Amino acid sequence: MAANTAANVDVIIDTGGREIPECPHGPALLFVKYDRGSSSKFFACSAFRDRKECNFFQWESEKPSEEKKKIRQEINSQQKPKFSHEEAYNRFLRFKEQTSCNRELCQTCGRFLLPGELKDHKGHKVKSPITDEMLEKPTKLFVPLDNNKTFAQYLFSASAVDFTIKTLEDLSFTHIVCVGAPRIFEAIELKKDSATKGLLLDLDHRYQQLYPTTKFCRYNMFNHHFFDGQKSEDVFKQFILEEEEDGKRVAMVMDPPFGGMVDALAATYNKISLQWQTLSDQTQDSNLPILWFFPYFMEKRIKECLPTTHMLDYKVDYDNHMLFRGDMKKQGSPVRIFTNLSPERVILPASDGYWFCKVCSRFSAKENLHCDVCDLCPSKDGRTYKHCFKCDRCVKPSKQHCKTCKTCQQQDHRCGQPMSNGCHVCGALDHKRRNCPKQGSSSTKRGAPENSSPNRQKRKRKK
Ligand SMILES: C[S@@+](CC[C@H](N)C(=O)[O-])C[C@H]1O[C@@H](n2cnc3c(N)ncnc32)[C@H](O)[C@@H]1O
Ligand SMILES: [Zn+2]
Ligand SMILES: [Zn+2]
Ligand SMILES: [Zn+2]
Ligand SMILES: [Zn+2]
Ligand SMILES: [Zn+2]
Ligand SMILES: [Zn+2]
Repeated sequence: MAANTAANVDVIIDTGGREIPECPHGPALLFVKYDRGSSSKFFACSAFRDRKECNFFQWESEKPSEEKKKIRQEINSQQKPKFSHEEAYNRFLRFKEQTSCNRELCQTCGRFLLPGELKDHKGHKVKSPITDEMLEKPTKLFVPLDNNKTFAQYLFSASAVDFTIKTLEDLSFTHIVCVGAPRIFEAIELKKDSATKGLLLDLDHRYQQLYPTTKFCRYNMFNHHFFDGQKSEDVFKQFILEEEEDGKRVAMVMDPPFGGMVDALAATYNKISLQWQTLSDQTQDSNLPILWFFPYFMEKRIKECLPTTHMLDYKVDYDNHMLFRGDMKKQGSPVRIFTNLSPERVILPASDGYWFCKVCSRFSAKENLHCDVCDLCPSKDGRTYKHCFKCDRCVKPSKQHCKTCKTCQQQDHRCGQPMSNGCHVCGALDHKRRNCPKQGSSSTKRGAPENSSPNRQKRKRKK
């Protein structure tokens, strides 16, 4: 069951101090599932969406016996990668001693092979020779796990990498925490003349081979879990610690798989930001600068969780992205950058048509024309919106004002149809479950209603 991505499932962040069971991927998340007016709560794996990969499940009310707990602990320790980080890295150092013609990478296992190991990989896809240059770009060398729901490895195009690196450099950041962003980390590593440093946090253990423990931590971004425990946490803390006199400036870049787990990701960011604040003696209201890559249609959810973020107009291009098909492609990538940096400071490339809107004090996309009535550049999805004087706002060009519904609607809509299937808790049509007055101690703690038309739900496909 892909519990954590279904439309009728929420994550409960505030677990009220109860004991959190652990699966091999760290502390489980508490979920609530709504079904025809009733709800049930359960713990499940935070990282793996496919039960075949992690089948951990426990009802919230369940009290597992000591025996069951023991069995679980055994399962947890059995599921570790075959090699520890140190072992994997030491093997890699030996691997590098071979000439490129003698180097073999099993792409099926994602493992660099040492002499004599090839025989154990019969029928696997093995790549050879492996040059030093190839080893500098592991995101090109490894097969991207892009048909895997958990990893959802969609890699930035060269232009998206260049833009991100340039932005971070222009804003004088020197230390970049790359969460699920191996290509950004790789680009930083490749810039040997630059003072910028990176730390990669990612679930993919293949990187343990190439990067030492000081540069890569195997990490779960949905529960802020370091697989190597305190050792990794210390590396991380050292990395984010800013000291006034040494000119170090930290920022975080995060490109998660995009299921519906915004709450969990925001909770992780808040933990990291708080750690940075405390360790670096920042003032209480300062937040760690972040660039969070996510689809534009999640804007409301992100802003509910992190109210100080802005969505930039920059369309983030990927090399291997599912959503770049058909109609979506015409409008460019649906992925944007959410940031707590002041938008006017993030210069979007004029060569791609971005322009500076003086009124909005930020860069807008070519097609995003400023509306004097709304007093903003309204487009979100890459199309030019038009102003509807009856609705008193700008709307998507595909919509038309419907006299019956008294709002702008898609041409093929059925008049009078509710915008959604109603609230999962009480069934009312005028609000979503997040705003249900009957929700009590709700799973999420925010205000504005979620704008989830059926179409919108359909679009919430996974990355
Ligand atoms: C959408 S891809 C982003 C890659 C990025 N665009 C790049 O080119 O560097 C998601 C990344 O997050 C990693 N990932 C997936 N689930 C994760 C988790 N629970 N915790 C940490 N990293 C995860 C994947 O291995 C992958 O590198
Ligand atoms: Zn798990
Ligand atoms: Zn193999
Ligand atoms: Zn504007
Ligand atoms: Zn308008
Ligand atoms: Zn209208
Ligand atoms: Zn109508």
